[in-house]
Amino acid sequence: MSVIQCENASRQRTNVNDRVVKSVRMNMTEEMVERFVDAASRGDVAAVSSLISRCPSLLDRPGANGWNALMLAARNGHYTVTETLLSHGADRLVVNRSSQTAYDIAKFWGHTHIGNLLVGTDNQSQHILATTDPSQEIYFSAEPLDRLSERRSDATWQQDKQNQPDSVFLLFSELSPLVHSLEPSTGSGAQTSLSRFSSSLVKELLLKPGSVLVFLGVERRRPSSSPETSSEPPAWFAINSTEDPEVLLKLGGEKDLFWARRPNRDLLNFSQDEAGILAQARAVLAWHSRYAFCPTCGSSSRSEEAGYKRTCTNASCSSLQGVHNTSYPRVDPVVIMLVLHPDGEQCLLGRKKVFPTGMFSCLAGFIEPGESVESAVRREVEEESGVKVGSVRYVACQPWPVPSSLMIGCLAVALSTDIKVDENEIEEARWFPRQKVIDALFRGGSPVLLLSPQQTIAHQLVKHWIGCNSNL
Ligand SMILES: NC(=O)c1ccc[n+]([C@@H]2O[C@H](COP(=O)([O-])OP(=O)(O)OC[C@H]3O[C@@H](n4cnc5c(N)ncnc54)[C@H](O)[C@@H]3O)[C@@H](O)[C@H]2O)c1
Ligand SMILES: [Mg+2]
Ligand SMILES: [Mg+2]
Ligand SMILES: [Mg+2]
Ligand SMILES: [Zn+2]
Repeated sequence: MSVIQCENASRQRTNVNDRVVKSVRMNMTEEMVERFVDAASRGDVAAVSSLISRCPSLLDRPGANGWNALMLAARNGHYTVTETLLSHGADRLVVNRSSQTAYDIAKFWGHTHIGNLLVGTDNQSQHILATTDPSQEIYFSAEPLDRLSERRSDATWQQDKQNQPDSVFLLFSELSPLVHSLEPSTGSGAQTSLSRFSSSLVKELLLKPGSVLVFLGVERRRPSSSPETSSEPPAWFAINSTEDPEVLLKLGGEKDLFWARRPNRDLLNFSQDEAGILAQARAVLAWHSRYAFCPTCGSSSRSEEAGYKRTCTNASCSSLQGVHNTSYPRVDPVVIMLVLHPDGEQCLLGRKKVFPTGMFSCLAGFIEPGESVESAVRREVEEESGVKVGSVRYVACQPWPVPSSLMIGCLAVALSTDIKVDENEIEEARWFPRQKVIDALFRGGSPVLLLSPQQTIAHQLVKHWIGCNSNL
């Protein structure tokens, strides 16, 4: 045998040895993972603890069937094992091959106490896992004021409220609200607050011809037996003014006020209650600013019913006969939908050219006359992505005051999966697997997938889908 043949033979032997060692090691690791997940599945806390202390990397490793220790402990209702795994930092957000988190599994098998443990106390997972009713936290949808619509045509009552010292007036210029910054210590998560003015400060402003006043409602007070709350609760109004915005800023005296001018960003920084008031005020004021003239005859129109009606000033106009929707504030219904892949484990998200890099969101579109919500969902999805949709289920809605849409949020199930985007509306649409969406929602996003802010119903629909039980 030549030297070269010898060297080759010895190299081959070494390679064979390496492979054998590697394979033995792999079998040992796999065996250890199987022992570990089996211990979790049987509820053997002692074995689970001892294996983790010997080999911490076992913690999130899935066994041969794709389920890790946390999922198996959750499946079989082993509270102490779940607790032990979490105390070692087990990852609650990983999914098995059927896209279920340990929480999904605990919930499905009715182990509520384990589900609660998996939800934890940190805000992040509270949001993610425990959300089954998204309407509870939809931004712009709080109703802290009682609108008292029956008082809108009572001119004496309206005038009386406008003069009362405890009435609250909000100021808008070109539909942007006057606001001030909040200290982070307020703890509400809000960064800005609507600036509130008293009747004495706005008295002169109300007399200016360009001012529009809208009655928003009265504060909802909890019933109380104390005598000081027996008087009527404070009334709220919104004013849009055409005066110089710099001059208006001075109305607040020394306070550090500013105009929240960028609708898609600045309007998302309020508390839930103020966002609800803002949605009402801005949408009604936007309608006044666009309907100064009668849509029927083109004559000028005037505000009535405390800002909830515009009436034509031309006595012979047909809009004065009967009821016409041109006289009332408009709301434009928009469908917004998270389309689910027929496999139930991916969802369809699209991006418009104007979105920041990496951002994808739910598809959306205006409902057309004579169309049902379901038909609009099917039409818009097919127009924008080429995907055909079957069943549609309503989830929640969001008033969107830019200028005055009502976003009707739905989950929809796809019948086809090939994507062909309408490039006029959408730059790209893609199917995203559940794990990628979970990562984007709860691990802060990635360059591949950033979701729209949590104040949008698009974000809430995605979160709702993740929070729903997957089909076991
Ligand atoms: N809150 C959220 O999560 C969220 C997410 C996505 C979109 N939106 C809002 O939904 C709205 C509609 O979505 P879209 O732009 O994809 O709709 P879309 O797909 O129907 O396309 C918009 C186009 O529809 C036409 N259109 C028909 N009726 C209209 C009307 N009443 N007002 C304005 N344009 C009308 C216009 O040509 C417009 O360019 C947007 O204005 C956006 O602000 C909100
Ligand atoms: Mg469209
Ligand atoms: Mg659209
Ligand atoms: Mg459309
Ligand atoms: Zn008219």
